[in-house]
Formats: sequence, structure tokens, C-alpha cells
Amino acid sequence: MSEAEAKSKKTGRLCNICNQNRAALQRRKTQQQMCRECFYFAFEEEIHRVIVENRLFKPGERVAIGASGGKDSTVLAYVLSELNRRHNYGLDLFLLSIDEGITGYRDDSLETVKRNEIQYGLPLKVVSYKSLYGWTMDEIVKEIGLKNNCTFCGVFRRQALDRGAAMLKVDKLVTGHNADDIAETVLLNILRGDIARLGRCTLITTGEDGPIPRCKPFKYTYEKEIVIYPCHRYVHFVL
Ligand SMILES: Nc1ncnc2c1ncn2[C@@H]1O[C@H](COP(=O)(O)OP(=O)(O)OP(=O)(O)O)[C@@H](O)[C@H]1O
Repeated sequence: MSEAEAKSKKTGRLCNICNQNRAALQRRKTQQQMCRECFYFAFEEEIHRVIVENRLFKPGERVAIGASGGKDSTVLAYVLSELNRRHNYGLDLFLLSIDEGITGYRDDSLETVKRNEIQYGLPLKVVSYKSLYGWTMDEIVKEIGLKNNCTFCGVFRRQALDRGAAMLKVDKLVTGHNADDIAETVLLNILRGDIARLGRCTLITTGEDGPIPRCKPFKYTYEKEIVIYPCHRYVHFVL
């Protein structure tokens, strides 16, 4: 009996990649049994391949990460700063947070982003609706009620991200939209019959004709894996 087989007998299933450590999960994407370390590496390197194959960045570029304090953008900030170091992308990375002024919601997640600023050593810029538009979301809701407030907020946030990115003088803005988000948007656009948006919503980079293009490095990343990844990677976010 080989050493690996003996170990497998003692500890249960072995990782299909290193054939040394105990498998901690099975990846739905590839059906492989993997230990934690091999999963982290595969997860990160897949994102690296997406970045390289789609030529998302050029050396020396300034890149803002849209940081909401939620799982997707927090994992994105961590992975991107790791890959920037590991593969010498030569990027200047920044965290950009929009404070919509929603008491009990954004104030909590902003605390997470401030922690990430220190942990990952990335400069943070917070831009508020109040400073840009003179209104917080709480004040807008008081005025217009709860109906349609998500539409207002979505339009304002999009513009606020563009304005924050311009203040930071960045070349690109990246967001944590993942494969599940994109699948949802595709279905929504089919149901709405919005052919123009249907074509655009699957692009990995948009706004190339405008001042600051936006990229989605998690375009092919499953939400489930983004949730698993931080569990043991010391990545902290708000759910
Ligand atoms: N207030 C914000 N400030 C900065 N970026 C934001 C903000 N809200 C959303 N974003 C960006 O847009 C992406 C998609 O936002 P969405 O509201 O759909 O949240 P999500 O899918 O839950 O992502 P997350 O887990 O990062 O919050 C986020 O990953 C982030 O990059």
C-alpha cells in the first residue's frame, strides 16, 4: 500500500490535487475533491487567468475596487491585492465606498471596509450621497416613501461610483459582480425583453467608450465558492 493510500485510509478522502491532505470540499465546477490550501490556490489562480485572458489591466494602472463591505467586494479586494503581489501586475489599488446614508445598514458595512483598509493596506475613499447630492437615502425615503426608492438608490450609486472613481483619478473600476449575479441579470433582461441590456450585461468590461471602464473579475466565479473562500482566509465581511 502506498503512503498516500495509507494516509487516505486513516484520514478519509484525499485531495485530488496534492494527494496529501484530507479533502475538505468537492468543487461543483470540476467535481474534484480538494483540501483547503489547494482550493484557495485554484480559486485565486482561476481569477488570475480570467484577468490575463481578458486583458483586464495594464501595468501601472490605478484601479478602484467598489467596496460595499459585503462578501463579494471584500473577497475581491483581498484576492486582487494578493494577485497583484504574486503576479506583479504593478497596479495601484484603492478601495472606493459609497455611503448612501442608510442608518443601521451602510454604517455597519463601512466599518468593515475601514478594517479592510488596514488589513490589506489599501487606501480608502468614502463618497457619500449627502456630499454629492445633498440628500441621504434616509432623507429621500422620508420625502418619497418606500416605493421606488431602490431605483433611486441604484441610479445614484452608479453615478456616485463614477464620480468617486474620477476623484481618485483611476483608470478602471472593478466590482464584485459574480457568475450568479450575471445569470440573474440575464434572466431579468429576458423576462423584460430588453435585448440591448441582454447583450451588454454579460460583458466582462463595460464603459470602454467612457472615461472609466468597469470590470467584473468574478464573472466566472460561483457565489457559493465566494462564500466558502473567506471562512479560513481571514477575510471579514458583513452579511
Ligand atoms: N455602497 C457601495 N460602495 C462601493 N461599491 C459598491 C457599493 N454597493 C455595491 N457596490 C459594488 O457593486 C457590486 C455589486 O453590488 P450588489 O449591491 O449587487 O451587492 P452584492 O452582490 O451583495 O455584493 P457585495 O457582497 O460586494 O455587497 C459590489 O460587489 C461592489 O463591488
